[in-house]
Amino acid sequence: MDTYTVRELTQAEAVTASGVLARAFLIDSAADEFAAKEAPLVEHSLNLGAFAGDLQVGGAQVQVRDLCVPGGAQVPFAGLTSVAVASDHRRRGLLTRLMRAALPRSGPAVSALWASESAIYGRFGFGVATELTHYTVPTKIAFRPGVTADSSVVRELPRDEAMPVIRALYERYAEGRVGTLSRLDGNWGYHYYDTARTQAGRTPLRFAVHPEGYVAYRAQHVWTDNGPRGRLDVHEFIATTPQATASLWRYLLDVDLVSTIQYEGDPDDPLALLLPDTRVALRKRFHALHIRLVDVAAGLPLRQYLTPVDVVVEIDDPFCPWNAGRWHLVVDGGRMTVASTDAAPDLELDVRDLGAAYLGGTRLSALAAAGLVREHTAGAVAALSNAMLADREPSCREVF
Ligand SMILES: CC(=O)SCCNC(=O)CCNC(=O)[C@H](O)C(C)(C)COP(=O)(O)OP(=O)(O)OC[C@H]1O[C@@H](n2cnc3c(N)ncnc32)[C@H](O)[C@@H]1OP(=O)(O)O
Repeated sequence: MDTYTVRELTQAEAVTASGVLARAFLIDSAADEFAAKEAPLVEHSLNLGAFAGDLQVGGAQVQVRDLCVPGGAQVPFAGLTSVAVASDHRRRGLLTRLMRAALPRSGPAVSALWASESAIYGRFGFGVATELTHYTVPTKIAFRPGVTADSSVVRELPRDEAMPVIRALYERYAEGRVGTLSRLDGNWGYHYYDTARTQAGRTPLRFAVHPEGYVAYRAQHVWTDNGPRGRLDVHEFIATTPQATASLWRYLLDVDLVSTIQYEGDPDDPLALLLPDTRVALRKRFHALHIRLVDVAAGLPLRQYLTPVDVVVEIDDPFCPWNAGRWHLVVDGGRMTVASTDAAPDLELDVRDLGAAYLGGTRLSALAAAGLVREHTAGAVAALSNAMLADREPSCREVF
């Protein structure tokens, strides 16, 4: 039986650790690509390795970035990524040990991740806080009456010219949009990495830029006996005004030789609302950002709340036991104070469900309907659930 150690990697070790990651993700041939893509992020991250003797058999990275929360504050979070354990060392507790090292009480109060498999992270206190919607839209359709679009101002720019422009636009967009993440140079490089593997038979990324937004997309050339059936896959769509939204969609919907657009957008994305009938856009929802409150007492006050609240919650949290117990939550003027208490609880919940509700995307009332939040005082769930909502559905479209 192997004895394992988990420790922080040196930067040199972290850059070469990509082989473990590539193999665990079943894309052994992508190790060099992973190394190149991740190298700029290494110096800004906590890089962890799990070892059997001298052999690295697992790893994880924690990037500290900012997350936009309800009310618009940019809150530092521990972004957990690149989690991998070699298949011949799996299910021996290495992920659990990596998670302990990645989520110390002294770190950021909030952690976030994208899960490869949804069954993995609930046990560590992560809940699904945002979802994405996959849209499939036929091209050449008119917008509903009343929509103003001017696609004549949209310009296709080469990548080098587009990058500084789109970075400035993204920063403006991310300022108040709940669920968006701040991006360092390395995050931009990672998100816009463009190789034969990521192209998968499609064009390199193209950049269509409007003065108030942009779309990065790939085109797929498809020709059938009935003529052209090309496809556009949207990589990132960012618009800072309704005019930019409509104009950029008009531009994409009119590209010649294309019959379908695929887009992973917000659940309440304007796209479907621009169309004459929202059913024209086929929609499928799926999990996006998972959130964990590593420190409930520090994390809950970082966001704003919609309505006043005065409740005692009992929280279950075996993985971060400092959160477990009863907390008196009071919201006044949009701000929450959190104090430890012995008073009888008005409601009980698991910390993962508080994480799910943290950005206002998951309703505690819906979790209560499933029996996952338990109410002891009538009205307590609805009061906290309503207070935690956000103006729009939170959205994170950047897999990191
Ligand atoms: C944020 C991200 O980076 S997401 C990417 C995650 N990585 C991957 O999916 C790559 C492929 N998979 C792997 O590398 C590994 O299987 C990991 C990292 C998912 C799990 O690592 P392991 O060392 O096997 O996990 P560990 O032994 O600590 O398991 C802890 C618990 O999680 C459970 N678990 C682990 N992986 C899974 C899974 N894929 N599905 C369901 N349960 C799981 C274990 O059964 C165990 O449960 P228990 O506490 O009830 O006994």
